[in-house]
Amino acid sequence: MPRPILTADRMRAAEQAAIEGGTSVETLMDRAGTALAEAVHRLAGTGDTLILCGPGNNGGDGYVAGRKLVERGHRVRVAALAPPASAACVAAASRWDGETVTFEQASPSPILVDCLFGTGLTHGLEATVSERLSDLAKSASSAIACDLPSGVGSDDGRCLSPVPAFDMTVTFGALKPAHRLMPALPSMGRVVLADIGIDASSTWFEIGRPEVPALAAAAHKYSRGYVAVLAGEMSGAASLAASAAARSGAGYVRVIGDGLFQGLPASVVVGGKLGLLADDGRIGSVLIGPGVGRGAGAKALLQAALDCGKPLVLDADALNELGANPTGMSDAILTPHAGEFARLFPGLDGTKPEMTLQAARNSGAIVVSKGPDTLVASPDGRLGFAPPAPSWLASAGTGDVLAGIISALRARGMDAFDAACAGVWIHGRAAELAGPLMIADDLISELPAVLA
Ligand SMILES: NC(=O)C1=CN([C@@H]2O[C@H](COP(=O)(O)OP(=O)(O)OC[C@H]3O[C@@H](n4cnc5c(N)ncnc54)[C@H](O)[C@@H]3O)[C@@H](O)[C@H]2O)[C@H](O)CC1
Ligand SMILES: [K+]
Repeated sequence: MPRPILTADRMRAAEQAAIEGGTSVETLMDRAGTALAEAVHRLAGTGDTLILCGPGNNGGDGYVAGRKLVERGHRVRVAALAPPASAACVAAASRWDGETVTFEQASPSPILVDCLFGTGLTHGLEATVSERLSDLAKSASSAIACDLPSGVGSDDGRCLSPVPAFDMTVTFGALKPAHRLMPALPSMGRVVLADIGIDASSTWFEIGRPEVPALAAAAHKYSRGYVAVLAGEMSGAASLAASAAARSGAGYVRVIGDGLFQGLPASVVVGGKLGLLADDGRIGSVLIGPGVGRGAGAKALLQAALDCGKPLVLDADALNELGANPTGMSDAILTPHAGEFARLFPGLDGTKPEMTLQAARNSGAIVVSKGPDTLVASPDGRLGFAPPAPSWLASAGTGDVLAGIISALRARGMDAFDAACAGVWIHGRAAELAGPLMIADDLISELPAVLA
C-alpha cells in the first residue's frame, strides 16, 4: 500500500477528526512518542540519548519518547528550548521526571532526537538554535528527527534555516510533502511512518513498487505492446528510448525517422511512414521527443503524433515544440524536466506539488515533473511522489530511457497515470542496480532485473 502524503493543514484536519472521533490529543501524542522511542531504540540500540524539546506538540512527543526510552534502559537527558506551551506538551512534560538541562547546557550525546519543531514551524530557527542543532546532530552517532527535521517547511520542503542531515525521520499518520521534496530531501535519512490511529487517506502518495500487467499466455508481439518512436536528426536519444521500451517488455518497437540508429537491439524495427501512426490500430503508444530536434521537421512529426489518436508520450524537444500552456492533451503523458516545465507552464506559482497539479489540470495530461524529487500529477488530483532516486541518475540520456520505459508500460495496457508512476519507480530502481558510475545505456541493461 503506497504511503499517504498530507500537507500540514490536512494532517491537522485528520488529527482533529480523530480527536472528534474520541481519541484525545494526549493519546495521539503518547502513540507518537512511543513509536518514536521504538524507532530510535531499533536504530541506535540502548545508549545515552539527548532529546531536544520545543514548546509545542513536537516537543510533547519528545517528553513521551524520553519516558519510553528510560524504560528501555537509555540514559536520557531532555533539553528544553522553551517552556512547554501547548496543553498536550505541558501535560507530557509534567510526566517527565528524568534529567532536564537547558538547551544551552546540552552537551553532545551518541543519540540525538530532534523534537524542537514539526508541522507547526512558522519561520526559520534563530541562528544560535540552528547552529546548536547542527553541532549536536553532527556529533551524534545516530541523529533522529521527530516528524520533520526542525527548520523544514512541511509542505514545500524549503529549509527555513540551515538543517543538518539526519539518519532517520519518524513521522506520524502520513508522510508530509517535505519528506519527498528538495531541498529538504537529503536531510531526512530513512523516513519511518508510524501509524497512530489517524485516518490519513489522501490522493497524494509516495510511489511504491508497481504491479506491471503480466504477459498474457496468448500474447503476441503486438498485444504485448507496440511502441512507435518518432525520431529526428539526433538518433542517439531515440535509440536509447527505443531500446528502453524494448527492454521494458514491449512486444514490438518501431523507430520512424531518417537517422542512423546505432546500438539498437536487432528486434527493434527501423523505418515506416508517418501514416502508419493513424492507420495501424495495433500501435499502443507513440513516443516523440528524444532526439526529435527543433524546426520544421520536428513540427511535422509532432503534428502527426497529435493527430494520430494514439496514447502519446511527449518528452524533450517535443515539449519545446508543443509551446506554452498546452490544452486538450487528455491521456497524453508529458515528461518535462525543470527547465522544460518552466517553459511549458510559465507563470504558475506555489509549491512544486501545487504547480505540477495545476499543469496537469490546465493541460489535461499526466505531467511527470522530473528532478531529484520527481512528481507525477493527474488532472483528477492524484499526485505521486517518487521515492528517493540515486543522484547519479542526473546524466545524459536517462530522460530518454524514462520516456521509453513509460511508453512501453503504456503500450502494455497500463493507464497513463499508472504507467508514468510505474516508469518513474522502475527508472529509479534500475539506477540503484546500475550503480554510481552508470551511463544511460547501463540503465537499460538493468531493466529486465527490475521488471522480472
Ligand atoms: N499530526 C498528528 O497526528 C500528531 C502530531 N503530533 C506532533 O505535533 C507536531 C505539531 O505540533 P504543533 O504544536 O502544531 O507545532 P510544533 O510543535 O511543530 O511547533 C511548536 C510551536 O512553536 C512555535 N514556533 C514555530 N516556529 C518557530 C520558530 N522558528 N522558533 C520558535 N518558535 C516557533 C509555534 O508557536 C508552534 O506552535 C507535529 O509535528 C507532531 O510531531 C502529535 O504529537 C501527535 C499527533
Ligand atoms: K523535529
